[in-house]
Amino acid sequence: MSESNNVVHQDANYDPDVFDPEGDVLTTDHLHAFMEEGRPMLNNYVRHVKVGGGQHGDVYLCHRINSKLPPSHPERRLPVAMKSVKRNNPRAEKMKMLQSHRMPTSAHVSLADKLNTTEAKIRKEIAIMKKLRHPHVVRLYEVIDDRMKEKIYMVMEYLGGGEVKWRDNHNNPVLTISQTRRIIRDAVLGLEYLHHQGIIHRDIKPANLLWTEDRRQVKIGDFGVSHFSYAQRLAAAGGKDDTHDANDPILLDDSNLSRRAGTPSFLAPEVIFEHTVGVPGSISSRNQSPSSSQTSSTASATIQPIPGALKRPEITKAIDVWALGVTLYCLLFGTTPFSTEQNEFALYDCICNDKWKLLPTMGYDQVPTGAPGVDAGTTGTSADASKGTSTSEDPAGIIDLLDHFLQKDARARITLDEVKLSQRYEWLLADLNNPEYWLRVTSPTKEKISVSRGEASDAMTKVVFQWRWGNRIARGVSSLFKGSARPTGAARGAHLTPNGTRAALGAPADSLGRSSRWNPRERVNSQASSSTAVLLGKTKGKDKGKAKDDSLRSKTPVPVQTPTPKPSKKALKDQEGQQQLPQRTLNGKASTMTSSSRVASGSSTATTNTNGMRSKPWWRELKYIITWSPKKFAPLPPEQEKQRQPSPHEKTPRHLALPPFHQPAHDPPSYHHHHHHHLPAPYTAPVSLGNSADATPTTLTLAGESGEPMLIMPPSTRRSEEALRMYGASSMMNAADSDADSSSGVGPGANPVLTAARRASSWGQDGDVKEEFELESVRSVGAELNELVMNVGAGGVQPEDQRPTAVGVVGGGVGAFGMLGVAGPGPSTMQHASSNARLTPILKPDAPMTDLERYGEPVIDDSSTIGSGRGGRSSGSSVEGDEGVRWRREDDEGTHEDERGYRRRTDNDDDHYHEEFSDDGEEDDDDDHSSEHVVTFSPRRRPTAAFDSPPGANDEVQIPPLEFKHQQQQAQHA
Ligand SMILES: Nc1ncnc2c1ncn2[C@@H]1O[C@H](COP(=O)(O)OP(=O)(O)OP(=O)(O)O)[C@@H](O)[C@H]1O
Repeated sequence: MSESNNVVHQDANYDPDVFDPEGDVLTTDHLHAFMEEGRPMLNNYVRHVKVGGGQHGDVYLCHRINSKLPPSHPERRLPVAMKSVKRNNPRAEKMKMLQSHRMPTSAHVSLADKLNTTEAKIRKEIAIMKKLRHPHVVRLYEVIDDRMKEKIYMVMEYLGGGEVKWRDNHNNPVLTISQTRRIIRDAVLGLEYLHHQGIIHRDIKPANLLWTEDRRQVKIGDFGVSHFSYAQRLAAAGGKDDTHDANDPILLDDSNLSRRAGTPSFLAPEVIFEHTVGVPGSISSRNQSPSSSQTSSTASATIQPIPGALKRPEITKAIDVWALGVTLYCLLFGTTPFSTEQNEFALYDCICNDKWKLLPTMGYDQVPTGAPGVDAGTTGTSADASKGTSTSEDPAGIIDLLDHFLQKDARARITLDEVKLSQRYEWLLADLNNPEYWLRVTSPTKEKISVSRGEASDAMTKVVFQWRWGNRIARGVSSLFKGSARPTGAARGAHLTPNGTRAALGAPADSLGRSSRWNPRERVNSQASSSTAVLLGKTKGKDKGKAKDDSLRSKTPVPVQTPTPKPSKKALKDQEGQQQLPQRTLNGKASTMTSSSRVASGSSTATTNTNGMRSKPWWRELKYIITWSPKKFAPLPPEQEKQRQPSPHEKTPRHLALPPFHQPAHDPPSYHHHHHHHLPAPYTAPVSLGNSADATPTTLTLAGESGEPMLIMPPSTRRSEEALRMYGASSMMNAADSDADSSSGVGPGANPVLTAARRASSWGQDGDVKEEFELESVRSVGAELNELVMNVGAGGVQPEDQRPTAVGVVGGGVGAFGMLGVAGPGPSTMQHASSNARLTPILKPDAPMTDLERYGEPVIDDSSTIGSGRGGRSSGSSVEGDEGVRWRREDDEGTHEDERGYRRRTDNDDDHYHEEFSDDGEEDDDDDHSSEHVVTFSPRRRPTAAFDSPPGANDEVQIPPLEFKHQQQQAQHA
């Protein structure tokens, strides 16, 4: 095991960023397949274990061998995923032949028809993936397309963490809310990029979100049914045609957009529009028997829609947003929002007509949602959660966001811009150290870079009022809302419960028939009274009548010891931003840069901006109160000082100036990989504050919940800035970015470029290096830190009895310093380490578990892909396995030969299957992939020593240089 760990470690040491080749996707037109040391080798790729199988091909973990590097070089072998797809699927051909007998044949075969062949589909997938390069989108490196071979190979970035698993076999969620947030945030970024490229993914679902090996990031994969729209691309690029897409017939074929593709549970209502009650000619069974509308779904197959009776809504990128909403629901609740025991048609009925169900608790952390019928205070964990000890999540905010994702009318649905930029949905960014900065660097367009959250709210306001379909309903809703607060708590839950009132394809209505879409006017009102704040969903059910701020505070361990003014992280960051963005206000709140608010920047902290949106006062943002013993604060530059609005809470105005953006006055301790810093106890640290190098170091003391000392981190933020400096001059991710930097204010005239992974890590600017650093620091002050803490991350959850109790990492940095909370054990401590804990796959057991123990019975659900025959589904069929794959496992150690002639070995050490070839390098695939695939478990993608070496061999396989290999082969052939 230790031996294998070494090798694993070697592999794990590969910095994924290292393999981030510049330039276009490589296309290779020759394929050499041979065996090397008992392993198949395809060109310069050694093939290892199979990590997935789809309808059209299998995905293997491979190592790309760079034979120019010495065997010991860490970059010599880089993990990649290789998907092999048969050019022509004999089964599909047979089907086509059959069809051609039935259908009138034409000399002209439509492009759509051609695209129906497997090869055409893979070509489209390739054409789409070739365009993509983003940290949250699976990257295509190379296409091996040898006309003489029967397969096409796609070499992709390897995502070793596997698919996002979201439920156990009892349909309980397995991800915490904070993990969910990160997953969704990554997906939002990836999706935003796709849409900006003109691509509709069409199959967003948890199974198509893949974890990186360390489970720090999630990337969107599987573009098998994706669609490229040149029009959308043009629109996103502001009318500029900066690509040659116009020449690519594969990409430009629009005909298959009208085809239903995706995964049933994740289909947007507009895709299955004909199931909507009220649509003339609707095939919804409820049309036929309105009395039993909640349940019945029979006879639907016989009813045909009347073509053209009511125009089918346009299929747009909003279908991906819907699917992401369904995904969010899945992660939160462990089940799909619309479900039925019955057939697919019944499911479509639900999607089109039912309100999504609010369940009593959400997340693995079981945060009460305030749904009716649940006494949130009585269940154990729920009670804990609601005490605010284990989580500071704001359920109302999440529910509100979800509700806007799941708007049945695509035009009323929230947009990704709104999701990212609206202050209303701060939940999504809640754990980021510097949301403003994050927004800036993750924006895919120049235009968006200069858009502030305030401006986006304006845009959102417009969107709401431009909603024409059902305008009357909207007006009615507005008038209903006027002067009345929305139900809170349980009542709110009731609002979210399915009920008899439905507007056909309109905004979901609550029990009073009121739309759940919000009216910006109410937002204005919200400042006036706390009860109106409830209307905005800002208040948790538990804290009815209290404003969000209060409820938030009640959930966070804030020992308010002193009202001594101190700068919030936002204040700090704003000032930091001030170095680059002189137009920003300096009032210590999240800056809102609408043109009007800039003019009216006299508004003070914790008041409202011109959108009528309430800004959180900076001091409410802090999770811990800091007690300062400042010796000296460097003054702000005079012009900034003039602009600066003193906080109403400031008795004696004090200023804190940060070192200039690019020249930290205080040389931070190295925060390069794997450097650990041990801070001297007791809990104080000199921190240099001020904008000049000679600023006097200030001693900070942090206080914990009950006055216990908190640990201060040495300056550890600014990592992205650091990265920007390091990577600033390299190429841009896309053309739109290339001239973006000057306005974004990032970098001293340098392009704000990071390597793909660094550029837009949704973990914020302190993404990947700080964690160990922090955890080590905890050790240094003697806090108990066990494996569990290290292991709890975005990727999973701990067994209940093993949850760490000792340490909580406060996911914050306060300007120039991060901080770490160390609280004593007991009920008030955090249940799980926050996002900054080191993220490793947590399903790694100490003792081997059986698959049944670990995963339970294979989950049967309807999450397999339809369209293009993927996932082995056909319309109306009964559900199949999660991926269209059934599990099979031999328990005994030993070698088995399967029906495809593979020898398989099971190993007690891990639950991986070992696949070897019994003959030559090419696998002898059955063309029918849907029949049965051998298991691939989620954590099995982790390469292990056993995979890395052929059976019997212990150590590293020495791969001779490729050229040499080819010579050998040629010699043999001769
Ligand atoms: N880059 C990758 N890294 C690691 N695993 C991957 C990668 N790409 C795909 N996989 C795994 O292989 C499985 C099949 O891949 P993919 O979804 O691309 O194939 P498909 O033929 O489109 O499958 P489906 O029928 O499920 O749509 C995925 O579910 C995933 O678990």
